[in-house]
Amino acid sequence: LTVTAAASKTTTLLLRLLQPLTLTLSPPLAPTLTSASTSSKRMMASQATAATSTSTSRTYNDAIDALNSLQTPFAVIEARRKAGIKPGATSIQEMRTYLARIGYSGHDLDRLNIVHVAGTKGKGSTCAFVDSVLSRYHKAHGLPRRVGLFTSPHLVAVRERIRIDSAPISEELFARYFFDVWDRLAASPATDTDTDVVPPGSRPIYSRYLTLMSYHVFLSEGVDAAVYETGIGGEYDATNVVERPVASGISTLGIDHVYVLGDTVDKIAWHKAGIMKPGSPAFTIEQVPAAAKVLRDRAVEKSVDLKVLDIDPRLAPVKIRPDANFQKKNATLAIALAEAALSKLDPSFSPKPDSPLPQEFVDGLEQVVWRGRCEVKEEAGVAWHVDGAHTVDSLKMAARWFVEECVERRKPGPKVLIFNQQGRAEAVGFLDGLCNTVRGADPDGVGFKHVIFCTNVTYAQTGYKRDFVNHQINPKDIEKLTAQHAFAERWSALDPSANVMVVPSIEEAITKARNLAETLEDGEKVQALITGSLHLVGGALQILEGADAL
Ligand SMILES: Nc1ncnc2c1ncn2[C@@H]1O[C@H](COP(=O)(O)OP(=O)(O)OP(=O)(O)O)[C@@H](O)[C@H]1O
Ligand SMILES: [Mg+2]
Ligand SMILES: [Mg+2]
Repeated sequence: LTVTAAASKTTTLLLRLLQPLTLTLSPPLAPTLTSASTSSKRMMASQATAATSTSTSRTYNDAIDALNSLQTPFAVIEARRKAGIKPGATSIQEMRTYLARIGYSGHDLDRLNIVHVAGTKGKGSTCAFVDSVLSRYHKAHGLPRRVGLFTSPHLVAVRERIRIDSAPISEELFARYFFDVWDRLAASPATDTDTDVVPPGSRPIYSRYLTLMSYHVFLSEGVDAAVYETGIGGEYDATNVVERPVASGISTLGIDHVYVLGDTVDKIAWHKAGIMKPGSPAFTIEQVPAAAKVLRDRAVEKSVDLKVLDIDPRLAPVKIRPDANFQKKNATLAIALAEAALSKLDPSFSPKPDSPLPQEFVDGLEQVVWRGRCEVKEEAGVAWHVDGAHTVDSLKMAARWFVEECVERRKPGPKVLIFNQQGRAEAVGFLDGLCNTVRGADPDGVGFKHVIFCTNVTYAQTGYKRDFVNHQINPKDIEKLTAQHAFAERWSALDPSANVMVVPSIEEAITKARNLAETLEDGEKVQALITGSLHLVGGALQILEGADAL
């Protein structure tokens, strides 16, 4: 009996592993260094190994391959959309079941003293600020003992999503904890009481798996303050299994992920408000009225004391980068969250709203590292301006920042845009604001001279870097460069004088921009803006910096 059960479990496991791949792998999606057919075979082989060998021999790459097999394939996403299936209330019960199967109760999460952040924009930045302040405070006072940070998406490597004391966990640690969770879920007994919630032996999808794994990492590594960014929404987000956070924060609300969350800001606010918990302080910043009302109503309904914060006057002497209002809102929220966490963790700490910010707060806010946002990198012929903005509003902000950089700080040279946004039909509409904002902000009304549209595929010859493999995009669209041609057509209409190009990979886009440097006049540099997608920006940083990009 045992043997049969084990055998059938292995078969189920293999089927589960292979199914998404057979559905979705196509040449441009192939993740490894050889031709598509060889690489997909190799990937399957490495996954089979990953699933069956002992944990010591299983590497980071094995873990990433196995993780990629947990992505919901494009065809399934499409089918669900057509059937109107959305993540709902059951998702939290499922996460609790998975948590129990890897050996933790909801109560165990209390040891992590979680700071929980939701929002449409500024979640990651706010979390990075809180993490940076707590890490500085630790250095000065020894408390918290260890700080965890969980964010999404990643920029250059999956392990960036799980940080301890501000550094991504090592490949070795990632692989070890990844397969701990993998094996514990595979071994979940058929007698499990929650088999009606999730079948025995099953595993959650990609982002939820990483959330689950982060709890295991942080609890095993003795983290006693953990900052959590929600994935999508809040109410039904995997991170919402936490019942007693030390504080919840809601950053700027706007329109995004309309299929899952709804198409108006009040519907979206309802989801985000789901992270507020009775007994835990909650904070937000100024919001558009419709969003503010929903947050207030839900706070009352949950008996939560929600504080709406104006920009903290103590920030006046602090050098926040970029020096923009949105970032000061993020910093304001972060200060309140860090104060709430420290009030709980250090009996000698109490917030002093009328005194200057403590030095650890100032240093934490000024020296935070949050890459791929308003970042400038100089090389011989090119000044690269890199920002992962991917909504209408944030792209306008990125455009203004870019022109300011070009005008105020840099030598002259042609403006070059490298842009992509994959899998969202509405992204063509992002271009108008970007084009007009750049021309409007330039004192001479000069726009982009060259505009390059590419996919998010990393390399010209070898396809995606492993950490960037994406099964959720229609492979036909990548092959035919559907989105990129639509962008090109739109841009040519917006600015007929621009030289518009379409290339299949990020590497080729970067090469094109570098080649333009050969035609420059003395003292000029190509002024390149890379934007539209964090995936694009992460891939570009990987190419520009190679192994140092972490
Ligand atoms: N409070 C804000 N309001 C508007 N735009 C913002 C705000 N904070 C950051 N941004 C813009 O959004 C981009 C992404 O910021 P960040 O990573 O903090 O957001 P996020 O909420 O984590 O986004 P994601 O949905 O990608 O996880 C930044 O590069 C910046 O251009
Ligand atoms: Mg988002
Ligand atoms: Mg984020």
